[in-house]
Amino acid sequence: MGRAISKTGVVHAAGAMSGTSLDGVDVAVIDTDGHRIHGFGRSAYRAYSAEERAILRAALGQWSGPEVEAAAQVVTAAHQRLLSGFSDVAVLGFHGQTLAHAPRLQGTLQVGDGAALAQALGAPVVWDFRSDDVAMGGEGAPLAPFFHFACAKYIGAAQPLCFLNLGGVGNLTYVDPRFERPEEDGALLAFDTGPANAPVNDLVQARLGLSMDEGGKIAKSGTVETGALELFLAEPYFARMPPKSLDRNDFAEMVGLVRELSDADAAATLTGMCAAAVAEAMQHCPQAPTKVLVTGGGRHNPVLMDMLKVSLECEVEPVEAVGLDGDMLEAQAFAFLAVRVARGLPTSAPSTTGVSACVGGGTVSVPASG
Ligand SMILES: Nc1ncnc2c1ncn2[C@@H]1O[C@H](COP(=O)(O)OP(=O)(O)OP(=O)(O)O)[C@@H](O)[C@H]1O
Ligand SMILES: CC(=O)N[C@H]1[C@@H]2OC[C@@H](O2)[C@@H](O)[C@@H]1O[C@H](C)C(=O)O
Repeated sequence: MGRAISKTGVVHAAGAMSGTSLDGVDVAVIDTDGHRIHGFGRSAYRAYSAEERAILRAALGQWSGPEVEAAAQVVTAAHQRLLSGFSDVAVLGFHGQTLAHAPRLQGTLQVGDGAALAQALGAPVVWDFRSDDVAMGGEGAPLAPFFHFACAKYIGAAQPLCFLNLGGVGNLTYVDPRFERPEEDGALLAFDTGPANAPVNDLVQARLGLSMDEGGKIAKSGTVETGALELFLAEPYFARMPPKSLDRNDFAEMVGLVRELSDADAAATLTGMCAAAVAEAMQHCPQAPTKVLVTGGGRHNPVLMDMLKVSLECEVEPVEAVGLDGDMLEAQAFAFLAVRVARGLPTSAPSTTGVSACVGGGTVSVPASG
């Protein structure tokens, strides 16, 4: 049965995110009018099987062809299964899986078929969030910042603070909650900090067959090799002014810088690179933030969190310290953004993606009646 999306009032919305670490799909519900968060609802997670993950990995960095088609099918099917438990919501935000991201060259590619999901689930689906931003000269990423602004209001923040997402790639949002709306000049500054967990994951996968350095156990007994760290920080990306964004594998060659090191020293050095990139990023904040709230899988790594605490000149804590859920923040973000798109509100601004003017990217697919 076809369903229109109401244009006013608070609605239940679900968001689905399949991140760059290729671990699985997160779904989370929020109540929102597209401006403020009125509450958080249930959430769910579905891990990709080893076979599914291999299909996604094989398509990384590609823009078209059979590998991309196969990955798209895996993503659509995985989301259909998980989202079938959420089709009672007013709208579903479907990010899809980023396979390639080069906004100034080929563009940005998130695979998965939102129109097919809308039809299969009988619910409106908002998807393809990044293309319009890129078409208007933006980076197309990060897009969570407008949601981070709403989070800052939700937790009652009164002074500037930062949200730091440490997934495969890292991204930082500086929020000044003294502004009323996220699109106001000065309310937000956002950009990708550098590689976060992806290089460590790639290292331990290649050397030890592990998917991650769980709890930072390998890095903990190692030492950061300062020569490799200096070479890393000499990368031109760090001197570039924000907004700026990265593809997952833009720093894949970093694993080469630690080739000669022991497992422990290599893991420690790659973990140190993630923290050093964040410290560089903080230099761009217009004002010193009161705190950095960390979200994404990297906050589960105590070695990384300790490095951040040492190198940043402010309080560093996981988002749980203010009552948010760091495993679901990105899924919640795409639920929130879906409501904004459905209501014609912007989802990015010159200060968050470098787009030429505020834009509400996204395609709305409503299932055909019948
Ligand atoms: N207990 C843990 N110990 C160490 N690292 C962890 C732990 N849990 C998660 N991680 C790291 O966090 C990663 C997953 O983070 P997250 O789910 O935020 O990434 P993502 O959403 O896929 O990526 P992105 O935000 O770049 O799209 C894992 O691949 C791993 O490297
Ligand atoms: C192109 C793309 O998918 N980028 C992701 C990736 O993962 C983290 C970082 O790089 C961020 O820019 C973005 O994701 C988050 C959800 C965002 O858009 O805010």
